[in-house]
Amino acid sequence: MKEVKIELKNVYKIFGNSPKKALSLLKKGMQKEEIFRHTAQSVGVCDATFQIYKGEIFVIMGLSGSGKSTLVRLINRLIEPSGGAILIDGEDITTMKSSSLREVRRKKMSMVFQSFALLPHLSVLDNVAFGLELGGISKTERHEKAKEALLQVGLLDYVNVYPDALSGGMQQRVGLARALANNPDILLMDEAFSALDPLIRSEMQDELLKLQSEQERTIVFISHDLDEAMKLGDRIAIMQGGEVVQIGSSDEILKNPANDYVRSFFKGVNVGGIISAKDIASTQQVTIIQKDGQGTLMALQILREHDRNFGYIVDRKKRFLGIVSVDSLREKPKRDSIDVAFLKETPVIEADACLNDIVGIVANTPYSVPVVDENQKYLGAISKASLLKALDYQWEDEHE
Ligand SMILES: Nc1ncnc2c1ncn2[C@@H]1O[C@H](COP(=O)(O)OP(=O)(O)OP(=O)(O)O)[C@@H](O)[C@H]1O
Repeated sequence: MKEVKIELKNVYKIFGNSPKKALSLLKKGMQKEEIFRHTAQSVGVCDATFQIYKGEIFVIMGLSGSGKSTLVRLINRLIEPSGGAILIDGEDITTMKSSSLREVRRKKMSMVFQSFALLPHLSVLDNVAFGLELGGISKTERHEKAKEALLQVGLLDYVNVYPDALSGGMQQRVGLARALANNPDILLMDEAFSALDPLIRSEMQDELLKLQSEQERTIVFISHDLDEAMKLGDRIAIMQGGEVVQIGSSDEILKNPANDYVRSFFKGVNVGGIISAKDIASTQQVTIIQKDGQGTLMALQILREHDRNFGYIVDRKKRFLGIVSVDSLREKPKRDSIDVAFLKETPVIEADACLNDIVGIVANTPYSVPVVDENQKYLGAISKASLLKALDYQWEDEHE
């Protein structure tokens, strides 16, 4: 069982001076645009309910204005929710008094922003130690902790340097070190790497993954970049118009996008290496169970009834035995049992084979190719049409 670190229950955020009115209209089903026209209140987050597990990197994606920043700022109550509960380690922070909230923020959470938000008149060391200073920690201790954090991001040699002497990538490392200095359980990262050029950005992503492998934190990471989301995210939440419309691993979302908006995010992704044969195996083919006394005539009759030219023969345990065709059955009529493998060279595809690996097999086989699991159990078959459909994303992209 995964341990829940952060939990949101029916969380809403309405911006404006009369959120209650807007909230009641929203709960009655009125559209956000209409609510804005009627009340001038704008819906930032609408009915967010989900859990984030301890130790995972949870990426939030969505178009500009979909509510990502608002959602993340609700998690540390930088923004006050208009309704709902936000639990950190099972404690509802929406009902906490400010001293307890401050304690939770100081001990458990840190935030990294897109704009590095460093103080120009402070050295790298003092920038990193700044939050600890606000927390009333002694100079010796905070410098010690700041140095530990700078060591983690590879900037220990820069303690006395001032921010303007650093490149963008280094400044964001300082931002990250500042967030790491109080050793938080939870890191909230709002487009933290978006301002960096692609190479540095990729380096920072690797750095974050390395840090995460050394010390498991719970990371909530906003991104509008699919590659980044897929590289970093254990799970991805997709936001649309203030709502969380889908949560899952990138594979899960790719295989089963909740709507066209979600699909559009993943358009262009090469699914060939992600989706496996079992995901697209269809059970539309006619399967004939080999039984004593059920011979070629019976098989012919079954195929005729289904108006099919091929049948997939399985035993009573659904293990795949071979394929028969109407033609081959006609050649050897009136047998008491079906001779399997009438067709020579019947390839089978293993359940976990990825699409890129099976394209050649399916393309060169005149019938749907059977998919079997490790016990040879028949799971269905893949036709050229279903393979093309599954490869649609890639195909669309190439033809744009
Ligand atoms: N302080 C505010 N006052 C009024 N409306 C706001 C405020 N902050 C955000 N909003 C509205 O809430 C909605 C969500 O905004 P939010 O900034 O959370 O989106 P986002 O997905 O983070 O966008 P971006 O990717 O551009 O940062 C938007 O419609 C926005 O206009």
